[in-house]
Amino acid sequence: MSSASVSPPVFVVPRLPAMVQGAAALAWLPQATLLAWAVQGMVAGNGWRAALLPAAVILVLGVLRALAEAWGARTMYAAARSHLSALRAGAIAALARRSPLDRDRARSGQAASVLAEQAEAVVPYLVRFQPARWKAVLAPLAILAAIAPLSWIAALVLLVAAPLIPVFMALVGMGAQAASRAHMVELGGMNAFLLDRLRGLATLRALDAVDATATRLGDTAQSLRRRTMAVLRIAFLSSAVLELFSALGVAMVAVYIGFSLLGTLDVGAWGAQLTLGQGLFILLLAPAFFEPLRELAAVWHDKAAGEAGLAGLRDLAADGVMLIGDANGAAAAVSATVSTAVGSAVGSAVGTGARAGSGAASQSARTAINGLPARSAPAVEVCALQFAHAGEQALFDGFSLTVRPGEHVALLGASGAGKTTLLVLLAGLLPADGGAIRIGGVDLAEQSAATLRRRMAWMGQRPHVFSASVSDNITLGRPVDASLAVSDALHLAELGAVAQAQPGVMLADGGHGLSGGEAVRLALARVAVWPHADLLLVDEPTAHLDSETAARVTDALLALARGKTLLVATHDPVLAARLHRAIDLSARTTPQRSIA
Ligand SMILES: Nc1ncnc2c1ncn2[C@@H]1O[C@H](COP(=O)(O)OP(=O)(O)OP(=O)(O)O)[C@@H](O)[C@H]1O
Repeated sequence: MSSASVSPPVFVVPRLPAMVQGAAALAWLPQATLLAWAVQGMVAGNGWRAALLPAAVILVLGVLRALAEAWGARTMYAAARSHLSALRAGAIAALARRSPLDRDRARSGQAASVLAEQAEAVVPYLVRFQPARWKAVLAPLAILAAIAPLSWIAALVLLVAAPLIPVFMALVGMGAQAASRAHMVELGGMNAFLLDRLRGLATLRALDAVDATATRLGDTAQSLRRRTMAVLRIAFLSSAVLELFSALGVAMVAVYIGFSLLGTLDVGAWGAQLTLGQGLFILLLAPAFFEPLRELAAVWHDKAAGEAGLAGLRDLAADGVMLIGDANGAAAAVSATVSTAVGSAVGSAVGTGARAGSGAASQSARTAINGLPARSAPAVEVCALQFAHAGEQALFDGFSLTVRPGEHVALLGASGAGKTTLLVLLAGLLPADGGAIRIGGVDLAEQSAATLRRRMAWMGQRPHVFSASVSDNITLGRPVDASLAVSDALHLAELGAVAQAQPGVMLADGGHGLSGGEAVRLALARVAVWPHADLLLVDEPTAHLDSETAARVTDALLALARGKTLLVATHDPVLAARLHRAIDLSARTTPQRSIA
């Protein structure tokens, strides 16, 4: 039931800008011709005035060359940026489509490292590599063609030196790409490790494991250092090879021209004697012959890093265990408080940045919600459900359940009985292996899941609190009617009198500043602020709370669930007793108790 994978967009190189940049390199040919001609003229006694016109043309050509290169670079940059944005959007959409229970999805720190940092290496690669390749093909050929009629020896020296450079670059490049990829994987791994350990710092400190973790971090940093040095070594090696061959090539041409002009050597010029102008012309062109190859070598490292960045983005965009239905619908509609990749994707909408751009999206979402016909709370029917986590025994094997519209049901059972998994399956956050789930008479399937999620609200076991204001933490960037709805929701969740939970108060990463009970009530406020949801899926809302706080959370939950269908996974007998019915999943049987 996983959604079809979307193939990543292909970068279409804007040919004209790449070719213009390549052709701009050829401007040096007429410039060198004019320069040599002017010097020859001055030596022949024509005076400095004869050099004025060539100097003016050289200047104009220089300006034209600079303009052409600037235009080409700007156009390539814009194309590369928009391509990277499309790749990033694809990778983020794929991450948002992954089930929160998919154990193989990228770790948060690693995903952040690839998306924010490693992906940036793609732009220099796309911007510089193609034009450099054009230049490396066009310019040396044109220069050879210009030099050969004057001196076949000079042309031969350049011709022999040139191919050695690409051969060595290719040899070095093979190692460079592998080293770059290994470096980026290590970097992503270290980011993931660091983020994870920072999140768990309190636990590490409480169990006196900070030193051990610091040692491990130190080892990881050393390993990253070694990989960085390996990449740098390869980069330096490739430039050294290139500089050596280009210096040798230019030096040999210079020695030949020098001896020819002195008259010591009179071979290699097709039986003629080289003039000063011709010698100077060849000398000016010799370094330009190697320049595009040097530029190509410089971007060779960009290529290795860029391709490694592209591979990282491709890995993120790869398929795994997917949510049922459309990703956008899922991300927009589930009023989730899960502390998972889905939570992070929803959470990325938290904060001022998202609010600034949310106008049009808010409007369309509001229209979609308002467009829904008024209806009563949905019934939930589960028929012959089959499900097993990957590589594990079947958790549900022909399980059936019917919840009436507006009914409040407690899901009980020992730890590991499958309460959370059942809620996850009902929300379509994980595809079932068999059987059917119907919500309000509609089959939960690829086509219907996004619409069905619009009427669901989910409250997970560990609601994630983002580093943002209380208000942003409640609205999560969804199109709710601002402060009135937020303060109503706070009131309903019994947070109205808590000083730390006022709309404008900033909350720290992970919810520091709120007590455990307050964080749970904040999660309830997230559900409350989205009144369109009439099926509430709630996972252990009173776990770890004292009896008084648990009673307040239960009151708030029941107030919120009035007239709505409610399924609560819980170990709390007091909460379960206040609902219409309780189902023990350990027994996997039909309703155990009815108090309606
Ligand atoms: N992402 C996952 N991948 C593989 N197995 C999982 C995954 N999540 C849960 N499980 C396994 O599925 C079984 C049911 O887990 P579930 O979280 O649904 O139980 P639960 O009844 O909600 O437990 P608790 O009361 O402790 O929250 C457990 O054995 C658990 O180890």
